Amino acid sequence: MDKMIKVENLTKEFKSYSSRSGLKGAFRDLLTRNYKIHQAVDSISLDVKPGEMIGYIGENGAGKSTTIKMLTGILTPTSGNVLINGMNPHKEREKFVKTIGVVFGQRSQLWWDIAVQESFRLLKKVYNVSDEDYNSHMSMVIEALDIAPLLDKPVRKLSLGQRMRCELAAALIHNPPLLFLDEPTIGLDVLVKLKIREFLKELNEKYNTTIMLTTHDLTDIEALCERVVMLDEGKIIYDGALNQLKTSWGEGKQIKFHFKSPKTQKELKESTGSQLIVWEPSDNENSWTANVTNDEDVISQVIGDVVSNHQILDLKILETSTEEIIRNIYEEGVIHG
Ligand SMILES: Nc1ncnc2c1ncn2[C@@H]1O[C@H](COP(=O)(O)OP(=O)(O)OP(=O)(O)O)[C@@H](O)[C@H]1O
Repeated sequence: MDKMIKVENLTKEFKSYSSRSGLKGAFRDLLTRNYKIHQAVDSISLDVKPGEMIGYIGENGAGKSTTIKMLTGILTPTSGNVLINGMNPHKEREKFVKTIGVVFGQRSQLWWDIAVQESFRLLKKVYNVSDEDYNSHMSMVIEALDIAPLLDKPVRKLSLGQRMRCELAAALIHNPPLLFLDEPTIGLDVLVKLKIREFLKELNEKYNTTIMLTTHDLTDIEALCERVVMLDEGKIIYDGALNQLKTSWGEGKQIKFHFKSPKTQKELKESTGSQLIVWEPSDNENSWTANVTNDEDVISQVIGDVVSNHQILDLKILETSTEEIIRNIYEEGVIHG
């Protein structure tokens, strides 16, 4: 199988009703088709090879979870095709669920009141995993995630970091070749994050597990994913190497100006003219940062424009971090090639 995930023109529309009040109102809206169509995912196409680890990113509401839900068979697409390891999630259900592991960082798949190992035992039965397969695979998972001391505790007594490590182990009970992770490190401290990252790296490198990771933590993406797919208002606006994204958009510079007097964003924008510059306040209204590309000509032009229009006390030129680059893309909603 040369594609672990194959998606063609996938679309999900949700109806948003005009919310007349009460049950009667809602019923009338339904009958009179008084709703607007919202395209949460808008005709996306995507190929993921076995063993790839991709970061699926985008602003809140961009459509990431909706995509993951369609790829995992939780939601039915409005239109388009999904093949996971060659299977349609809705048609070959039983074989399909054994191919994927899923972790939703904001939802638990473990039973709240029973011991973690009881949850594991139930999932082992659901997936029909033999003792031999379970023992050989899960001993590595339990050790790598350091959860042996947690197995006899009920989930409700675990901290978030402890629970997330158990959730990840639970998603792997049937040793799936494909793992979907939707914000798996949300709210976790840095040590737990690092442990989970190390584990995912090992899983990917040693076992060739394909991983699709959705997160707002770009340090996770930088540490784990060479490829990123970026979604904006339901559409893919970038699919490629993270490094390429950084250089083509603006693994650029930040010019931090310290002015003699307070400035507004509007007057700075007017004095520099270029639409490609994102101006943002730094420490106070006398300090502003211009985010620009690596292009020497653009940098000298911006400095020239600023110095001839304003009195400055000093300036510093800094490298732009990935976080800033991606935030700028989110803010502008475009990719400059
Ligand atoms: N069940 C639903 N009914 C109606 N609209 C929905 C439903 N689920 C999601 N949406 C809408 O679809 C859009 C995409 O939501 P989605 O949860 O996929 O975004 P996201 O990128 O995962 O966001 P976040 O980063 O906040 O989790 C949003 O505008 C959301 O309001």
